Amino acid sequence: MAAWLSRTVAWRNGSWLLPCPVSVVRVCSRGVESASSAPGPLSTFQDKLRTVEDLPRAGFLELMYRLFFQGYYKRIHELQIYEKQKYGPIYVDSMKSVCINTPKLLEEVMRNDEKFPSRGDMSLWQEYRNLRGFGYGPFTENGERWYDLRVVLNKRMLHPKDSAQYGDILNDTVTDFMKKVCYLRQCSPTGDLVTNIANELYCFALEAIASILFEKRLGCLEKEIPAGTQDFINAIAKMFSNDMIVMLTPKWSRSLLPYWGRYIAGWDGIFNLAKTLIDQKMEVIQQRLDNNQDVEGEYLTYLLSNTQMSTKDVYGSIAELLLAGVDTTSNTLTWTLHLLSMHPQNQDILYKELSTLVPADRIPTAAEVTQMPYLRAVVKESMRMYPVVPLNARVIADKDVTIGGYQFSKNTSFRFSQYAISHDEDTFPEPFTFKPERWLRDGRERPNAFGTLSFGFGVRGCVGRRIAELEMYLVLFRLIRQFEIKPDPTMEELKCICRTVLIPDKPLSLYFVDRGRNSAA
Ligand code: HEM
Repeated sequence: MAAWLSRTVAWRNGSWLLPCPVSVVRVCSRGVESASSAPGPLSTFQDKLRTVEDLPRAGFLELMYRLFFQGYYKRIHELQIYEKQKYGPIYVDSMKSVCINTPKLLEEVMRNDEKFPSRGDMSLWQEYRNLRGFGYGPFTENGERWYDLRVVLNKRMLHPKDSAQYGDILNDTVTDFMKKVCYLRQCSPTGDLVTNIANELYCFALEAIASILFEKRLGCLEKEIPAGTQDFINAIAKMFSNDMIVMLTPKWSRSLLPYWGRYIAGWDGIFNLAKTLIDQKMEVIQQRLDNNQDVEGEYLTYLLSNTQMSTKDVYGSIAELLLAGVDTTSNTLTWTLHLLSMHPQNQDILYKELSTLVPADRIPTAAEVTQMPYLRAVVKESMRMYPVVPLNARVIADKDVTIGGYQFSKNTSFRFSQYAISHDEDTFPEPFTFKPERWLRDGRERPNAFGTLSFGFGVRGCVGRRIAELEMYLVLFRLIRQFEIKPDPTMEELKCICRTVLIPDKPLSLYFVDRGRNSAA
C-alpha cells in the first residue's frame, strides 16, 4: 500500500497502493498549459500520433505550493479534481508519471495489463522484510514470484463460492458487533447515539478479517480491546505516519533522526501480531499431526499445511492481508452509513428490500446478501463517491503502448486519479450526488465499469474483494434491519481527508434508532 511519493512529499499522504515511477518519461519542456489548451485524446482521423512530449506537464514547485500553501496536503482527492480541470484528462505529473483522469483512458491502460502487472517499485517495504527475514507478500512481490504467490493466495478467497464459506464466521462477528452497538447506544445520554462509529467499524473489520485469516477470534468487539490488538492498531498508524518521511530523508540520516526507528517499530508491531497468531496455529497443527489426527481448518491451515509456502513467506503474506483488510473495509462502511443517514429515502428503499427478502427472525446467509440488488448498489455508489483507495498505478514494463492517442515507450508509469475518475461528469451525471439507482440492472444504461474500479482490475486486483463485499453486506443488512440510521444534527458537515485512505475529517456520530421489530439482528 504505500509508496507513491518515494521521492517527494507530494502524494505521499494518499499513497496507499502506489509505487514510485520506474522510469522517467520524456516530458515536454514548455510550461503548464491551462485546461482549455490541454490536448485531449486524439481523434483517429489525425494522421500523426502524438507522444508524451505533447502532453501538459504539472510542475513540481507548483505542486508543493498547492500542497503546503493551499492546504491540499490532506485533500489529495480534491487536488485530483483541480488538476484534471487545469491539465485535462491526461498529463504528466510532477513525479513524471502519466496521470490518467477519465474512465475511458483508465480502461485503455488496464486493457494493456501485462501477465505480471506491477504498480511499481516497493523497495522501502521490501527493506523491512529483508531486515527481519520475512518473505514478501502480495503487495511487495513482483514478476513471476508475485504470480506464483497469488495463485496460492487466491484459493479460498477470491471466488464468490470461496467467500461464501466464511458466511457463518462473519455472521458471528456481526452478531458481536450488533451487541457492541447496542451497548454503546445504551451508554449514551439519549440511549441511541454512537459517537465514533468509525472506531467501532475499525474493530469490527479487524475482528472479521482476523477470524478468517487465523480461524480465531481476537476479542476486538469486547468492551475493552485486548492489549495486543490495540498495539497492532497503533502499529499501523505508526508505520503509515513515518514511511513518508523515511522516504524523503537520506539513508545516512536514519541513525540520526527518529523516523526510521519509528517506521521499523510500526512494521514490527504489525508483523508481531501476525507472527504470534501464525505460530499459535502452527503449534495446534503440529499437535494434531503428532496425535495422528486430521488437520482441519480454512485459510491459514490451508496455507500452512496444503501449500509449498515457507513459514517466512506465510508471515509476509498474512501480515499484508491483515494490513490491507482493515482500513479499507471499515472506512467504506463508515462512508456508507454516513450516506444512508443523509439520504433517508434511499435508506427506506434498502430497508424494504432486505426486510422483504429475508424473514425478520432469521440471519441472512452469504448467498442471500450477495443477491440483493439495492444493497449492492448502495455499497457500489458509496465506493464511487468515497473510493477509500484514491490512487492506483500501473507500470507498463514490456511494451510500447498508445493511450488516448499518445504513444508511450515501455516502462512508462501510469498513475490513476481514482477520485477524479469516479467523479467524471460525463460518466456519472451529478457526480457528487448519492444515487445508488445508477447501478441497478433494471433496463437503464449502466455507467462505464472503469468509472469505479474500487477493487482494482485484473489479475493484480484486490485479493480480498469477495471477503470485503460479503463482510460489508452482512453487517449493513443487520444494522439497517434493526436500526434507522440518523445523522447527529449537532455535527458539522463531514468532509473527507486523505490519510493513506480516504477517511472522515472528524469522528462520525450517528443515531441508531430501533425500528422496534422482532428481528434476529
Ligand atoms: C472495501 C474494501 C477494499 C477495497 C476498496 C480494496 C481495494 C483494493 C485495491 C484498489 C487494490 C489494488 C488492485 C489493483 O492494483 O488492481 C487492492 C489490492 C489488494 N487488496 Fe484490497 N481492498 C479492500 C479489501 C481488502 C481485504 C479485506 C483484503 C484482505 C483479505 C485485501 C487485500 C488486498 C491485497 C493483498 C492486495 C494486493 C494484491 C496484489 O498486489 O496482488 N483488500 N485492494
